[in-house]
Amino acid sequence: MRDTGTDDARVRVRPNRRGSRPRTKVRPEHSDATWALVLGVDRGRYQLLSDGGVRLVAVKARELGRGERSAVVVGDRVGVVGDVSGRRDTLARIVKVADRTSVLRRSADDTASGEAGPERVIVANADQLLIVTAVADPEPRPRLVDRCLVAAYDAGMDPVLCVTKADLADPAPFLQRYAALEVPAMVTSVVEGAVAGIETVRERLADRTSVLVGHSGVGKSTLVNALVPDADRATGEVNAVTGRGRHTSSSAVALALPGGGWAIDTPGVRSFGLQHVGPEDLLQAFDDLAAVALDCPRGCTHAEDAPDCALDDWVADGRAGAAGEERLASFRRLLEARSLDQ
Ligand SMILES: Nc1nc2c(ncn2[C@@H]2O[C@H](COP(=O)(O)OP(=O)(O)OP(=O)(O)O)[C@@H](O)[C@H]2O)c(=O)[nH]1
Ligand SMILES: [Zn+2]
Repeated sequence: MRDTGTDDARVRVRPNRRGSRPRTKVRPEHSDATWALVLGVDRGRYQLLSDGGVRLVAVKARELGRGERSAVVVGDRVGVVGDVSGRRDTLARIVKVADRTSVLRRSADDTASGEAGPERVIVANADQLLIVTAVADPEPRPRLVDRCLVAAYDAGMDPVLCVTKADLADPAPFLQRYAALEVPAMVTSVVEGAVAGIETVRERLADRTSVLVGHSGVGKSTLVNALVPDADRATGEVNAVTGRGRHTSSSAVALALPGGGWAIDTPGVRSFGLQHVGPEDLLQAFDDLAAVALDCPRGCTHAEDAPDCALDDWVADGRAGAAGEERLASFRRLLEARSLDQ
């Protein structure tokens, strides 16, 4: 087991600017609403866990509106009224959505058409993004990892790398790519049927709300099953409610971790469209760079070809220290990753 990257001083709990806009419409008639967490969403049916520990199925009240802006997503805290007994074949009604502390989003520029579309919120209120990638079989896709990092930083979530299949190859060269960004990393492998390194993953996820992303075959299910012993049953319950398979339309599902906290699996999320992320959105995730960039010309893109970018002076005159050059280069690589293909 190894943990590259510092995971101490960089804990950033930033309110997300766009995510924190007030959404709750105070309606006196709903002051008796029951609060619940959204665990899954499938075609207009919301699987909820009430604060009283009851599993509910609900629909969204018409008064909340339609379209992306009023979307209710996994991780949202909602107020429900109506039948909140949780009994079979009952439906509660979602009448309000609490302010969000974070929003993990993608713009729909990763659809088959390749055209830009509206931003879509994938998960609300998560504080950590676990980017799962295999060291081999399938080969790591650094560009995709970079794009996941950008999505995490944009959301104000702490990214963590989880490199699986370390029994197949040395993860060090891949992890080196993220050292200057100080992304914490964990390494797992399957040895004699057990997941070595799972304890470290478990500790990192404890008492937090973490979204797991990774492309097909990297071993994400293997991790989820090791972390949540009844994961299949839990998702099976969702299926029983919706009558649909887990991979068909559900893009995220929240699973309770036995030791506390939530793991949000994202079987339907393979990529992030990032058209909505501007240079400043990314910059704000790096306190040191953001402080330096205050001296940039107005509208500076901070890219390699940006004239008079203060970040270049910061490296050139030695203020950035020994690792500064690589840190700036890594930051700029992420800037570029926003507009690259997957
Ligand atoms: N050698 C090795 N194989 C692993 C490891 N983790 C998972 N695998 C294998 O890799 C394959 C894919 O693992 P899954 O957990 O199903 O991967 P996934 O990311 O959930 O893939 P999808 O279900 O397609 O989304 C399976 O055959 C696993 O047994 C590992 O650490 N080492
Ligand atoms: Zn600049």
